[in-house]
Order: sequence, then structure tokens, then C-alpha cells
Amino acid sequence: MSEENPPEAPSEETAAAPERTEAAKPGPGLLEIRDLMVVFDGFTAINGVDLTVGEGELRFLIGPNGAGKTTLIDVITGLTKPTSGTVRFAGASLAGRKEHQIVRLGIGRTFQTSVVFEELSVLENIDLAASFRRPLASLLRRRKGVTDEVASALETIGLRDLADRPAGILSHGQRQWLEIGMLIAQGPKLLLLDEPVAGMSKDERERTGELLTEIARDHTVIVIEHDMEFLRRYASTVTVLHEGSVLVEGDVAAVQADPRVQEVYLGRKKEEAA
Ligand SMILES: Nc1ncnc2c1ncn2[C@@H]1O[C@H](COP(=O)(O)OP(=O)(O)OP(=O)(O)O)[C@@H](O)[C@H]1O
Repeated sequence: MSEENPPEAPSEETAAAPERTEAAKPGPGLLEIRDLMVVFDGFTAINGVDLTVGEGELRFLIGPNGAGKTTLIDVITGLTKPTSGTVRFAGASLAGRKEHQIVRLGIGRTFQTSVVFEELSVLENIDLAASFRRPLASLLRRRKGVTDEVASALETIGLRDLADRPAGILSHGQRQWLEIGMLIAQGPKLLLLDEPVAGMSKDERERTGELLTEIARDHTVIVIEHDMEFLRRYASTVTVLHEGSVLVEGDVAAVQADPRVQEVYLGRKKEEAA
């Protein structure tokens, strides 16, 4: 992977524009992955993935267990180093960047395990997450009140009434929303969400779908999700991974109707379906 890009986050202007050499190509994505390979001790987890996600997209990533979804997210966020291939974000190569540098570039993710501090209030959790991007000097100064990004994140996730309650009292769904709020407060351009509706009630799923739709108005969002009903309701473009490669990509209806998807993802082999 090339190292021609500056080590620090690009400015707003350069972040919005594709890199010079690629500017001539039509419709470059905010995230561009090319010919990505990840090999773990001889096992190929990602096998030649090309993926382009445009600004403002709400993209769903699906695939059976072991398809490589989490590995792909791990590569984008710098947790896993690719064996070969390129990942570019807002025109900048992510090669060789550390996880915290990638967060500062504007990529945030949720994990399957919770990162919420139960004893801190909902507001304090968001404030703490937001402080990640603040300069140290401003952290050392005692701040009064709530910053705009924290207030806005709290409003977006709909937990304003619980702002001063400890996060430990939240329901499973509310906790997931808090984690999303903590991400938004960091001001990312791209959010990567790993199974955000897992374990949620029907009402919570619905609220999460609305929340993701709202967030996608001013962010790009990639969601790993298994729940087909949720996909049918909220997905526009779906990318299906299988055995480390992109099997199919398209709108939700086309993906669902694709016999290859039915075979590998839904587990409905043709003979069983007959
Ligand atoms: N650090 C690792 N070392 C070795 N193999 C790994 C490692 N991480 C992932 N794998 C393997 O790579 C493959 C892809 O795993 P990954 O977790 O990305 O799949 P997934 O699509 O997210 O699956 P799931 O839906 O079950 O979470 C799996 O076979 C997994 O066992």
C-alpha cells in the first residue's frame, strides 16, 4: 500500500475532495477499497474485495457467518492490517495509520461489546466520547455547560430526558443508542455499526431504523446486519459478502431475489426451496 498521503487528517477542503490522481474518475466514493486481501496464517479472510461507498449512503453489509464482514470493518478502522490492496477515505490512503489516527480522520465504529461507563450519566458518557477530539488544553480547563456537539448527539438519539441518569439503568436498546450518540459526538464522516439491532425489541428496532435514516442525512453509514426484515425496511444498497469476496451488490429487492444470495446467505439451496 502506498504512503504518499500526509500523516495528519486532511483539512475540510481536502477531505471533501478526491485525491488529485483519482479526481478524473467519475463519482469517487468517500470510502474506496480496492483489491483487498487479508490472510491470517494462511487462511484468506478477505479475498479481493472492491467496495465503494458514497457520501451520505446508508449501506448494509450482510453475509453468512465467517464471510469477512467484521474483518473488513477491522481493516477500515486500522485494527487489522491488510495483506494487500488499498483503502482510501476522503481521498487519503489509510495504509499505516493507527486506529486513533483513523478516528481523527473521521471514521467511527461501534463494537459488539459495550463501551459505555455504567456509573457515568448518559450525558457524561457522550461528553467523554466527544472529548476525544478536543485538544488537551481544553480538556484540562473545567468546562461549563454542554457543548453543541454533545447536545446535538443527545437530541438525535432521543435520550435527552435521561441525560442525567446513570447509563447503567438504560435498557438494551437505549444503551445501543447511547453508543451511537457517543460516536456522533466525535463528529465522524463515516460510521461503521456492527449489528446495531441485535437483541432489540420490535419497537427498539423501528426506532433504530429511524435513527439510522436520520443520521445518514449528514453522515455516511455502513451497517453490518443479519436481520432481513430490518434490511427490507431501511436498506437502500446492500453488499453481500461470501467467503471473503463481494458476492452481490445492489438494492435490497434485487439482492433478495438473487439466487446466489438465497443459496449462500439465506441458506435456501435450490433443491430445498423446490
Ligand atoms: N485474527 C484472526 N485470526 C485467524 N482467523 C481469523 C481472525 N479473525 C477472523 N478470522 C477468520 O476470518 C473469517 C472471517 O471472519 P469475520 O469475523 O470477519 O466474519 P463475519 O462475516 O464478521 O462473521 P460473523 O457474522 O460470524 O461475525 C472467519 O473464518 C474467521 O474465523
